[in-house]
Amino acid sequence: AVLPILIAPHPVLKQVAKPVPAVDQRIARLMDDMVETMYEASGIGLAAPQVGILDRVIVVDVHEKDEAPNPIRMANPEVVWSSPDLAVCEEGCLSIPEQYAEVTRPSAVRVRYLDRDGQEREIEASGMLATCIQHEIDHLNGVLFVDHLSMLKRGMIMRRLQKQQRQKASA
Ligand SMILES: O=C(O)C[C@@H](Cc1ccccc1)C(=O)SCC(=O)c1ccccc1
Ligand SMILES: [Zn+2]
Repeated sequence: AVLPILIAPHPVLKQVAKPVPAVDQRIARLMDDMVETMYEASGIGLAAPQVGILDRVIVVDVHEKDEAPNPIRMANPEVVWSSPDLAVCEEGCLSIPEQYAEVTRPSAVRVRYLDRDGQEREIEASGMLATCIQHEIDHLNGVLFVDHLSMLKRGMIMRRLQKQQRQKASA
């Protein structure tokens, strides 16, 4: 099912999500609903707190337009290594719609997680996949991409978002 995505500012988006004890039927179903919700919202990632669920679950899919969809479902993802060199990437967020800003993050990461079958996996990611996974894990810790920006830029973006949401509400 497509789930409603919370829009910032929202208290749930600032909370720390809890590890899942096991990938049971409920978590597998949540993963599938999050993949469906991500595609419907034309996103490349989604974290459970964005749909109001404080479990440590994320989904990502950074496939190119001409490639087949390739969703990765992760429970309890953790970065076990991140590269010393950094990369700057323009980021957006489905909870901060139509606002974009450059964020600097390690250019590559190794991530350990439980997959949809509850198997422990470890992958190394670089490029957009590394950026996206770090952005999603931030969500599990109550951190939004604007929290990496200066107070000035964060304020500008959040004021623009509030204005845009007011206009939508009155439209
Ligand atoms: O809010 C989210 O987690 C989804 C977010 C993931 C993300 C986008 C860009 C960099 C890091 C993480 C989005 O999918 S925003 C919408 C989008 O598809 C997009 C926005 C900017 C660049 C690339 C894609
Ligand atoms: Zn986001």
